[in-house]
Parts: sequence; C-alpha cells; structure tokens
Amino acid sequence: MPIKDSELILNPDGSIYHLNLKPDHIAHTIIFVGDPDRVPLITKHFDVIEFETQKREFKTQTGRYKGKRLSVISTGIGCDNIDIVLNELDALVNIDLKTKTIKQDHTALNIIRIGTSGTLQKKIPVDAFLLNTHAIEFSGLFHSYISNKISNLDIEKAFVAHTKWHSEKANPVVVNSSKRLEKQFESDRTFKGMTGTANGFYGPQGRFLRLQLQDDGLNDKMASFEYEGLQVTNLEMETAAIYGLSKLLGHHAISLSAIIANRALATFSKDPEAAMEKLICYTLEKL
Ligand SMILES: O=P(O)(O)O[C@H]1O[C@H](CO)[C@@H](O)[C@H]1O
Ligand SMILES: O=c1cc[nH]c(=O)[nH]1
Repeated sequence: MPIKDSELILNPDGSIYHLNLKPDHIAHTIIFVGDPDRVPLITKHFDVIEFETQKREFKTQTGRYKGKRLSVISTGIGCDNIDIVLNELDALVNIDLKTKTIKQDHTALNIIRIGTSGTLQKKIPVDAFLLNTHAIEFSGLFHSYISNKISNLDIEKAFVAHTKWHSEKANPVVVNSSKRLEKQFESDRTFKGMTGTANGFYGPQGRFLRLQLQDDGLNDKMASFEYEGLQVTNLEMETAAIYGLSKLLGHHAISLSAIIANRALATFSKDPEAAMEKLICYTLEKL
C-alpha cells in the first residue's frame, strides 16, 4: 500500500516537503547544525560544493571533504524541527518517492550534530568540547511514537526521583548515541556525559529573566544527578530527538557541542565563534 499523499508530502518538483531535497541531493554522512549560517562555516573546508538549497531554516549543502561525500544541513532550533528533518531524510533514503512505498533494503545514515551548549558542571570550562553518550528528552516528543525499546527506564526513574520531576511535565526519556560514532569522535579533548535536551532556551533551561520558574532548583538537581557514573553535563535543544529518532529509524547519530556557557559558574565564552570553528575542524579531522 502506498503512503498517502497527505502523509508523505512532495513538492511539485518531486522534492520532499520541508527540506526541498531529492534522494540524490544528500550524502549518507550528514552533519547537522542549528544555525543556517553555520552551514558555510563547515563547507568552506570542503574541496567542492556540488549542491545547495534552502527552505525556511533548513539549508543544505552537499559536497566533498578530502574526497568523502558529505552533506551539511541546518535544523533550526528545537526537537519539533528534528522530527521533520529526520523523518524527511529517512524518507529520502528508505522510501521510494515515486511509488511512495517502503524500500526492501534499508539505508542507514551517519548523523553528526555540531552544536553549541551550556554546561551544568563547574569542572567543564567554556570553550570545551563535549560529546554526549546519552541524552534525556524533556519535550515529550517520543510519547508520540512507540519508543519503549530505545529508552533507559532505570535511568529515567532515578532521574525523576532525584529531581522530584513535576508530574504535569512530560516523562523524560533517556536515549543513547551510536557507540561506533562515539568511538570515532571521542578523544582526550572531549568531555563526555548526558545532555538534557530542553524544549526551550529560557524557562526550560532554568533561565530567569522576568517569568517565575516552576522549579528554580532544577538545574542544581540535574547537576547533582548521577547514575552509575553518568552525569547530566549540559543543556541544549536537539540531541535527544536526534538520538531517539535515529535509533527508531535505524540510523547512527552522535552529538558534539562547543560549550559556550557555564551555567553553574554563570560564565559565557568570550569568543563563541572561535570555539565553534575549533569544534568544526576537530570534527572534520575525525571524519
Ligand atoms: O548552536 P545550535 O546548534 O543552534 O544549538 C543550541 O543553540 C540553540 C539555542 O541558542 C539551540 O538550538 C541549542 O541546541
Ligand atoms: O546555554 C545554552 C547554550 C547554547 N544552547 C543552549 O540551548 N543553551
């Protein structure tokens, strides 16, 4: 049975709805960034750019770096965008867009996020590199899918108990990175730990400007949480959705962050652009 036109939406030129891409426009190793302006900061290191397009916040450039075909895609901010990006990228490789039927042979993508993040741990300095082995999702995205196979119930239960998680918030879901990509991208330059993937930058990350927070001790409780040596190291807004949807769809994902804020020390990087450029060079070297 073909997938219905209202579910798998194509543009008049046959490209997929939001990303504006056709299957041959993308490489099978894809770098995700949040900011569309970060895409050329990565592809300026490429030997050649063979394709580019942009629709809304989703900018894609595909080319070659040291002979290897790579795509770089901006996802914008947040897990709702990751739901779009991962479902549409998966459709490009695992659904025949002409017949709208699922292909017999599955293609697994390698997805590497290069992002910015704030750490909760005093010991992690600004401008450090952080690799997330785990991510805890707070937005409730996974509750829309059958996702119990990818969650880590014991860590989730311990986290809910430790933080006294408010019962009206979505139950947090803990998901893992790709072990293979973790090995490829880790080094003595990378801190490691679990990111909290927040569904906002201000209140959901414990930032207080004018609005009262539901739990102004939450960041401290997250920072002091520990499960068999695993700590919540940082907060950002996409990684858990990338890890969880990649696992559900059969892709491999890793997330690397340049730490631009230390929330425990209330400090911010003096030169976030330089920190990002260093992380981009580090990631490309490891590819
Ligand atoms: O630097 P990027 O990739 O955008 O990532 C981080 O920065 C944004 C918030 O400023 C969020 O998207 C967060 O995850
Ligand atoms: O504190 C921070 C820094 C970057 N991105 C976030 O989401 N939070």
